Amino acid sequence: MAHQAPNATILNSFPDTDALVESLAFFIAKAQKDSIDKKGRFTVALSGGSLPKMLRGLIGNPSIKWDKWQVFYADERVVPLEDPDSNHLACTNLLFSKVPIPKDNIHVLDTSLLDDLEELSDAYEKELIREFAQKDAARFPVFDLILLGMGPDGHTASLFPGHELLAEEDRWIAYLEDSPKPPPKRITFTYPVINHAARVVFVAAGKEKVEMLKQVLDNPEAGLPASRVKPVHPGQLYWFVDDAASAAVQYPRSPFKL
Ligand SMILES: O=C1O[C@H](COP(=O)(O)O)[C@@H](O)[C@H](O)[C@H]1O
Repeated sequence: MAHQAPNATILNSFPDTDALVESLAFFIAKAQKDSIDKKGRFTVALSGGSLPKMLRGLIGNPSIKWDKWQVFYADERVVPLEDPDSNHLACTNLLFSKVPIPKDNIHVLDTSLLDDLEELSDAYEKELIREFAQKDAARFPVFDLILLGMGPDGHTASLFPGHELLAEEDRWIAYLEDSPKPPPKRITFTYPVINHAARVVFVAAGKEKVEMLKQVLDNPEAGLPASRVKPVHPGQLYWFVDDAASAAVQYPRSPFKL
């Protein structure tokens, strides 16, 4: 059967970060409701960097059913969970410590394996298999939502420009020891996992992102890591950005209604 063309990317741009945060929380709450209505749970993957603080609109939101969330990390730095570089620590400080999510619903690295990246990434892949096998039976897991950031070099998750992991087609979780951004050791979702999600949302704010956002949206042929995120049909790709980040972008904005 022929593959269907990917859905067109939806670009939502907001006048400021507060408006972005509010609309993002509304969007996530709706995605959560649709997923729980269909399957009784919500599978979501988070990133580190600037993303966790953009999730503050979820704190105190009565429509969020935290006990139905199953949270994974789209990438994680290979450091102890309490290390300042840990994406889990950032998400805990900025979100999880402020909401009633059961600890067991947050899937973290097995920190007994930090010295063996092969085993560590295999173990995280098995954690995904336990969550997704049978339920969303497919060659790759189908997350309800993957939330990504975009670095100043166009990287996303821990997929960096020119890195051999951009070509990974089989593994769900890969590892690298040569990340150009510290810390060097990381694990990351691969493109097949990201691109099989039902919804992938990039979040980017601030004028520091303006040049790279233009490159990624207006010149996707350049093949920067963020431009390679293309969910397979019926998955949908969204960008939630502020006007400072999208100031130079030609790609058409979509109206977003709360
Ligand atoms: O190193 C990382 O960087 C990216 C982008 O970070 P940002 O601060 O520019 O938003 C992040 O999405 C990823 O999770 C993280 O490990």
